[in-house]
Amino acid sequence: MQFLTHNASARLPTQYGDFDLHVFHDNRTNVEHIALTCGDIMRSPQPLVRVHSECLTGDVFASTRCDCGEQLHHAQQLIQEHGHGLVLYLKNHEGRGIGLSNKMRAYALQDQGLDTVEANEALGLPVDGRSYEAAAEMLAFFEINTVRLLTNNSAKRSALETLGITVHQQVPLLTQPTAENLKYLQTKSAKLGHIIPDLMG
Ligand SMILES: Nc1nc2c(ncn2[C@@H]2O[C@H](COP(=O)(O)OP(=O)(O)OP(=O)(O)O)[C@@H](O)[C@H]2O)c(=O)[nH]1
Ligand SMILES: [Zn+2]
Repeated sequence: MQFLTHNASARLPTQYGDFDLHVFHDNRTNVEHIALTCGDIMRSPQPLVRVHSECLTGDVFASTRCDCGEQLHHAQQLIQEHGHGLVLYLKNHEGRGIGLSNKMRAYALQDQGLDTVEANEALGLPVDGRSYEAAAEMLAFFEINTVRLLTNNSAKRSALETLGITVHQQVPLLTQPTAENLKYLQTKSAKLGHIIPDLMG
């Protein structure tokens, strides 16, 4: 691996079933990324893979402003049902790459009427500053080249393909819209190329 070092692994039983948690240190950014694996992934021809961007508010605090926490847990559930797969949890992706402080600044602007894209732009920040090299490197560590990708985001699929990953299938990861996150989901569908059938005009 070019930039990642595999640091440690251990069994992680969860509400959804048993995973193994692998910690990788990113030498460029000094953060630790996580691969949560289920089953014999190296023998699975097209494992189900969730490449998940860290969202402290949604993943940890059950925020209803976004659908991240629900997507993460649904992905864990689907992977367990499937019998093998991985969640790659990218720790430098908070706020689509702008970090937690800037995401909170963007939330404050959204409370004044801006949408999720306009808020980043008003702050002079990229709408989506994420890169997926760490995900590609973790897949390479497990000798995985072809995946079934759990995402609604076609740009995420293209980014992984550019890094040499074959996306055999894009598997939707839909959640039920709520009053709090409806505008956020609509903006992703209208402006960010997310495929969310119920919200497409
Ligand atoms: N800048 C910004 N980031 C947000 C906002 N809401 C959620 N995020 C971040 O967005 C990231 C998730 O990206 P999304 O656009 O929701 O979804 P995605 O990962 O591109 O697509 P899926 O694979 O379909 O989930 C996480 O890192 C969140 O912290 C917001 O309003 N503004
Ligand atoms: Zn979120």
